[in-house]
Amino acid sequence: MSGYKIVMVRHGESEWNEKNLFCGWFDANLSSKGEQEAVSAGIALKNAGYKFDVAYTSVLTRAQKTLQAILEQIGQTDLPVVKTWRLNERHYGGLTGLNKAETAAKYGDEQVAIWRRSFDIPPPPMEADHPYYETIVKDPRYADSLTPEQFPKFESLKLTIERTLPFWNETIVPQIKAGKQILIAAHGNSLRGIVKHLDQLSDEQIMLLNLPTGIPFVYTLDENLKPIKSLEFLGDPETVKKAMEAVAAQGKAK
Ligand SMILES: O=C(O)[C@H](O)COP(=O)(O)O
Repeated sequence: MSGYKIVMVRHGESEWNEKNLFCGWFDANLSSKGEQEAVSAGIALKNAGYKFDVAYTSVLTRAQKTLQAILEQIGQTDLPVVKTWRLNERHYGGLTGLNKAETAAKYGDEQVAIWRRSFDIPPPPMEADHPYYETIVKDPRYADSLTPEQFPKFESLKLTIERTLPFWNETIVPQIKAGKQILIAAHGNSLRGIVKHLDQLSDEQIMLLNLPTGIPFVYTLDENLKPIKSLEFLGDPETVKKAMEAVAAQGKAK
């Protein structure tokens, strides 16, 4: 068999990416650049001849709008879409809303790199007095899936993977094995978790991965869902490399 192909894409640049703020579960919109990135992602997928049977996305606007822009470009606005908090960005806890470069200036580049890219070291918790606590915890989109006790106050990548993988294994994998063409529009860290799982990356290796906004990438999996080809971006390699480096640099003091 030639393998199962699955397409994944991190949302286009959000307004909080543009301001270089830790975003996590805050429901930031796409910036105008991010809207254009989403359209470009759709054009790239259309030009590569992709059509899908089902799409999966998070409950956050930036991922859903990216998906919709892609579906408009490929002429599949009627595609079944499954939305789940399990594909949300990692919850950045008490860092939510802080500027990443300013946080690096205050706590050091190394500490911010640990908070952003380590495997099992979480950011500080989001307490009830946090400016964005009410907005996030009281969001009705979580009412039927997360009790207040289950609601995360922070997530490391490890904790993010622990809530993303059940969805991957129980919902997405059966569809892949049924031969469905799948598109996932999600977030930098929920996708890093899936990549870590698929490529069996070590905790150290995954620290080095930064996913660019709005550039789709393809996995080709064998019958055991082991990657035949990994992280094939639909973009010019130099552009992808520069975009990854830009994501990494967001966490450095100016
Ligand atoms: O949630 C955020 O701040 C970004 O979307 C992802 O942030 P990171 O690249 O700093 O993990």
